[in-house]
Amino acid sequence: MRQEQNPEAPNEKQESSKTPGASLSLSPYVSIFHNGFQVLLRFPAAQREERRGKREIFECICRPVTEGPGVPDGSGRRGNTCDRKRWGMSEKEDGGGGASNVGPGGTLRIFGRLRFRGFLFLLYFPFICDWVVLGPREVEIDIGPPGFWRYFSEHVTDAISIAEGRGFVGGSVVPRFGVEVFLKKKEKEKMTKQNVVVAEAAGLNMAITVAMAESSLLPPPGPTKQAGGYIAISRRKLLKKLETGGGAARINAWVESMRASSPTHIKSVPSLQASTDQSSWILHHPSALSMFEQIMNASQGKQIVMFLDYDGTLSPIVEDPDRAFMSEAMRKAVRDVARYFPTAIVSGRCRDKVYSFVQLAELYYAGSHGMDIKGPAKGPKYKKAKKSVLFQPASEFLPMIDEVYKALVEKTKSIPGAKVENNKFCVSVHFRCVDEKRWSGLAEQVRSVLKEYPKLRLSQGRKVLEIRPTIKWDKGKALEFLLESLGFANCNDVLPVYIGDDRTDEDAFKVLRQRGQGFGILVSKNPKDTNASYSLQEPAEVMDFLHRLVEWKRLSLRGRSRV
Ligand SMILES: O=P(O)(O)OC[C@H]1O[C@H](O[C@H]2O[C@H](CO)[C@@H](O)[C@H](O)[C@H]2O)[C@H](O)[C@@H](O)[C@@H]1O
Repeated sequence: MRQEQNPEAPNEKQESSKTPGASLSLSPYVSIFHNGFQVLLRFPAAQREERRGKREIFECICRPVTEGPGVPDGSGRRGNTCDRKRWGMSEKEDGGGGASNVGPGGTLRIFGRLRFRGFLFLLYFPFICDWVVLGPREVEIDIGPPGFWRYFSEHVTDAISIAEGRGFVGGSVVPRFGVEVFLKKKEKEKMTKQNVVVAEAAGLNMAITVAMAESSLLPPPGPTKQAGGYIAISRRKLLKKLETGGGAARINAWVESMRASSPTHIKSVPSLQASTDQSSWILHHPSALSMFEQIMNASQGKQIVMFLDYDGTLSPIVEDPDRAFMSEAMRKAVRDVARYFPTAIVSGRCRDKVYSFVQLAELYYAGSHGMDIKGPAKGPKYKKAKKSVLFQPASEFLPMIDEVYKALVEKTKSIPGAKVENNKFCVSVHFRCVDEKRWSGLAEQVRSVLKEYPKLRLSQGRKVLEIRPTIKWDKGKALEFLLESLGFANCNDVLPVYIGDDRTDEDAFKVLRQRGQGFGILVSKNPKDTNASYSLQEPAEVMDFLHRLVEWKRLSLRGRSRV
């Protein structure tokens, strides 16, 4: 076993084997042992592999301790130091206890809120493997001040990962809890074949501290380095090829890129690697539901403005684009949100079409990827908002788009399942119902039409190629335009929240990062290269988020009226 032994720390292996307790095999990758004061995770699969000389094993020791909390605040302020004696670390090794020195051999303490129902002595670390929540009763923990994930990813580049924050209960009810992470040694292995960097930890010690503590909330994740490379094939590279390559290379790039974004291909990645990718992704883009309170705290004194993409965000992805209906429950959720916050739908669809799906006159609509913006038919109720808004920066392209639409219909009619959708200022060519073997043929037809129109460009969505004018206008620009129309052009007292699932939503996420204002929330079950700060898995979670937003607003208004 290659785990680094700490001379002053208790010998976890001996302790665990001596003490009567409970042991549980959670998956081929992890077994858990606890004796009431100590939890030991073991990785039998890794052990087997080590025996075969393939891999170094790691073990994770988690123990409730009672010493006082230390809270990293991301500003370099020193938190309390860890119990170095217990872990046999020098001050140098634990980085002085301050958050700024966290790294291998350092310590990080995180505090969060503990919520749980029932009584359970187990632990859930989704980052280590893909086992699910345990036990007869539900246990849930939110950890991490808002800046933690950003902080962690920037400073602890050598960590394998850390729990997203569910499921540790030390046996008694504590309203706060903390996590100490000791990073001792770590190895990286490059999977050059697929452009994937897989992190493998050798000797990761993790102490879970259960302690009464006041939480210290860090600033919410703002602009950070983009964390990339979570999916099996580097999308960025493919897109580059897509823009620069010609002929067959370009076609292949389109098709490859479309395949790379297909969940079926992500599933085919071996599960340990997939779960590492997944956990790394969750680390960088925690759930907007579990971080809800931190997001709301960041909105104190600010006007939240909601931006919602349509397909894949408010409605589930379906085969027939004309039948992508939104549920009545979702409509109600959006209507409620719009009661309290200015709300815009930002879609690649033609504005009229998306309006016919959403049917809420009180919203702002930005159709055709933001190239067709209109204010609420009912008239804006926000004081600073412009009276009427109508903006169509690509009007001169209308005849050209019409022409291209007709040409594409003609060219693709022989390909079963292909569908061309006229989105007024742009055109979508759908691949979803086309046999994958024919994707190259369809992409070739698109290219043959597009080459006659140098003023048009191509972007890619979920099994769709989108043709649009080369003007510098996208969902990000639309977001900025709408903020301005609402009277928030150069304000600090606004918090835009953009929820979207698609590549074209990245333009909006990027704008938020650049402005250092608000949050992007990506709707996705799978790791993706994204500029969003948070994630939600699917439209159902989007609806939960909208419900919580409304509930939070109602409660805060009620609280204010009582005062
Ligand atoms: O910006 P959005 O509102 O997300 O629009 C992007 C595209 O959405 C639609 O296509 C997608 O949803 C369809 C229905 O679920 C699905 O069949 C298709 O595969 C997806 O790509 C819409 O039909 C496109 O025109 C939009 O560009």
